[in-house]
Amino acid sequence: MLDSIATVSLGGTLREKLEAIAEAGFEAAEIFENDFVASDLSAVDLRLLMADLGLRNVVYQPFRDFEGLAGAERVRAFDRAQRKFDLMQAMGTDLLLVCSSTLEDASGEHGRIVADFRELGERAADRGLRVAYEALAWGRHVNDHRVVADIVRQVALPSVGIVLDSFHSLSRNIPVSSLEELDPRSIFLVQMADAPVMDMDLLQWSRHFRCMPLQGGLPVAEWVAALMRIGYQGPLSLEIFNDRFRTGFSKTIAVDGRRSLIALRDDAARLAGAPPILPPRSAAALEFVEFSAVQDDEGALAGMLQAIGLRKVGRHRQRAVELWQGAGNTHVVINRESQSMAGSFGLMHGQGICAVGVRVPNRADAALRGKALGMSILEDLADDLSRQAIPAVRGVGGSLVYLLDDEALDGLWQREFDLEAVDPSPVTEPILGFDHLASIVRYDEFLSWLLYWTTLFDLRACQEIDLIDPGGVVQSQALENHDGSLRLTLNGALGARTLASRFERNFLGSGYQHLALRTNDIFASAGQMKRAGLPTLSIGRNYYDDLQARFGLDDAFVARLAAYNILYDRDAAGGEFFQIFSRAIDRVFFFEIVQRKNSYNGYGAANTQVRLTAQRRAGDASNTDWLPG
Ligand SMILES: O=C(O)c1ccc(O)c(O)c1
Ligand SMILES: [Mg+2]
Repeated sequence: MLDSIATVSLGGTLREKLEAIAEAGFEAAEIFENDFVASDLSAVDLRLLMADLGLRNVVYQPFRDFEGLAGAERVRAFDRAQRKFDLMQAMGTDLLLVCSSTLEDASGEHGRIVADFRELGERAADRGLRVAYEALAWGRHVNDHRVVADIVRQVALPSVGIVLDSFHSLSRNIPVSSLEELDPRSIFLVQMADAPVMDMDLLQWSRHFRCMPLQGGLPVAEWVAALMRIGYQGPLSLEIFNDRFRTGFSKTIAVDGRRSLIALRDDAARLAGAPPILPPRSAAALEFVEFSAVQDDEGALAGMLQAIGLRKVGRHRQRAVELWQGAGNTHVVINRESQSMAGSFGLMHGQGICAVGVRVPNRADAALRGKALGMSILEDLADDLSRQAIPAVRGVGGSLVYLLDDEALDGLWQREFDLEAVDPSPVTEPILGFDHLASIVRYDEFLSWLLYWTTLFDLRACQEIDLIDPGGVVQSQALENHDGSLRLTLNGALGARTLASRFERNFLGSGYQHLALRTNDIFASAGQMKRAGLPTLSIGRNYYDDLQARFGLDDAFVARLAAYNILYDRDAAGGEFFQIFSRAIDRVFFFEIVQRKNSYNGYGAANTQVRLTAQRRAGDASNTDWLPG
């Protein structure tokens, strides 16, 4: 299958789009008519440019409202087609995509449509060209690829074929198995798009919400697997209409497109029982979190960890790096080494998480998969943490994701850190481990990071939700592995006044905004934080009154929650969730302490507006010293 992308999928001028497409490693592109019409490149310029960039022009598209016309209108439609044939020959493509008519007065009679395509096909063949018919999901009469296949079969010309578009078929729930009835030689082009599962008008859904395969919720891998089973070998071409992709950087979007196609072909090969292309997604668990604290003169971070219930357990043998630990193997590294990656990160962003370590079954395989997906892999970072080579993937905000397997982890802390020098007694505080890591990402990079995490690791993307901040709406999505040992949230806001946007400005870009640690006793944790003098985010009385009304809680319990500023949630199955938020260090980074009871698996979304409003009142992340708030 040839990796291709339609120019409509990217922002920029036609030249910029094609350059980004070539640089990302695509072999081919579809030329979308509006991009060509708006360009000042002639058809011959375009052919030379694409040849220069090593790109094949697989199709000129779309040719609209062609079939089912009569009289003068029909003659005009054929005239239009002749003009496009001239253009196609000059620009160097032999295929014209004809999408099904949306005209009110076009006939839907199959006999007439077959006759139209037979005539068009003959005219195309005379010039060595081909045409392919695509069913738009909102086509006036033809909106199903099975109907297109039927018509193409009846036309019975080698110059007339089918365009399949995963969006049009999957948005209308047409069974994937219907592909297995198709003759692969009749399929001239396969267009790929995913989309979030929504209940909305098909045209609006298609024109604004399509996304790259594996960024949405349609069964795109099953779709491609079916094509593999029937032996389709033609172009697999991304055709993504998405408002955000048009505003994003075309190079980033093109790289995402390639990543998505490679991962998709690999997933599909596995489903089809063909040899996989990549090592599998790694099962991953969060092993440690590393903070850059080069500017932490007052030790605010260490003080906070201490108050939460972690203990300093080791000092690095050579460097200004500390190891902190909670009960349940929670490792937190505080790095104050200025001549290091953490040092550079801290100069740029201030205090914050500069790296995370995840445990994977095989670090070489994980790195290989990342590399094949076009990720930036730092191969042998014998850096601050370890003298042993540990591969790392560059992640959000320039931070690193270390890939650690059992071999890399074996004796890592003992070897690199002096564990006796500090406090050898076991940590007994109620902190059990990491719960989740919350990242803030630029709004137009939201889907890029979603794709990054879900193509590298074995993570499930939960339903995307909207969070209400007093400064605007925040898009939020959780990614989690099967046992909850790696949980991440992505949050992105369009407006400038949300906590998320303020973080992004203060931090100079995307990054991790808070770390949630899990306790087995929220009241014990709350008591300890209070005794240690750690200020927590203050929650108003109205919240507790509402909580009591909603859940029918008893007075004493609610009073206890309120006394410690604990937020509470309960799910339909009786699972319970407790949350406490710290104030933010440097008004940027904060901690959350959570307790999950009875298999509660959410993130307290119902409490988020209350939390974000409290943070706004407290002035967290509104660092107005040097930037307008
Ligand atoms: O939205 C459209 O008009 C449109 C045009 C061409 C396509 O291939 C398509 O899938 C949609
Ligand atoms: Mg299409």
